[in-house]
Amino acid sequence: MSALLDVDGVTLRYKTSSAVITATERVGFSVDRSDRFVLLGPSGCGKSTLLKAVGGYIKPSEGRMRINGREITGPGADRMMIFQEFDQLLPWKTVLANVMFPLLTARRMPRKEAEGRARAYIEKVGLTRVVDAYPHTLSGGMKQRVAIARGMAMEPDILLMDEPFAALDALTRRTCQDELLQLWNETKFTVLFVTHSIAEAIKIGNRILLLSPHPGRVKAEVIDVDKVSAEDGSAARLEKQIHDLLFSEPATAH
Ligand SMILES: Nc1ncnc2c1ncn2[C@@H]1O[C@H](COP(=O)(O)OP(=O)(O)OP(=O)(O)O)[C@@H](O)[C@H]1O
Repeated sequence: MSALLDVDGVTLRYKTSSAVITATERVGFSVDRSDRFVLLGPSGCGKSTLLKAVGGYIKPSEGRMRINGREITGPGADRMMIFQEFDQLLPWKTVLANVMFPLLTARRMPRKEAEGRARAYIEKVGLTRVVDAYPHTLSGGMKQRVAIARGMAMEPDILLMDEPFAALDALTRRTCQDELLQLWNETKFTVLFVTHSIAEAIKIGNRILLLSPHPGRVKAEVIDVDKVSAEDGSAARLEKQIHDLLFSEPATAH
């Protein structure tokens, strides 16, 4: 079976008026259906840039990216992005209208069907009681849940999550991570998740790609993360191993 997402030898550059900045260099990985695939690396290693490229917003200078065997040439409803910022919702629309919006515009779904689907996903993230509220009345964690419901309601092939919980307090962050895993258990969606937290990568991912500091290159891939557990201390051991891999030379495969 071929991979859902295939990233092959991808170099991403930004051209500013004074310089060319290489964000990632010849990065390759592939994501299978139902993977919780994490891109992990220090600040500035190009994780967000990679995610935006998969989203179709940045074109590679070299290499290629394919989803379902098709070359990625621009954004599409098969890939939905969820960002860190709390202001990604439309402030003049209610929770329900925010979740319905891309269903009506990108999917061109009839209003009644869009509303039914939006309500179902709002319920999945536990926000039915605020369905008619406006974003400014919600907490940061609730806004992120709405953004997740909106992304999931589109039923994309892959959810692209860029540090979605990084701006939350520690307790809310943990709750949101648990809820995301709970949702995954229910629907087995595919997610490409960016973080610079090793603990979060281990908690969320079943596979983790380690990227070197700027410019980002693949250091190693950690597989079978699901087998580690907090109880027997294997999660703590893996955390230490990943830390050593990320911050030591030379790169070794795990
Ligand atoms: N719009 C831009 N123009 C020029 N350079 C950029 C732009 N966006 C990012 N960069 C540079 O590209 C490199 C990778 O940035 P990117 O945001 O992808 O890293 P990151 O790993 O996601 O970092 P963080 O965890 O801090 O968000 C950095 O050196 C950054 O300064």
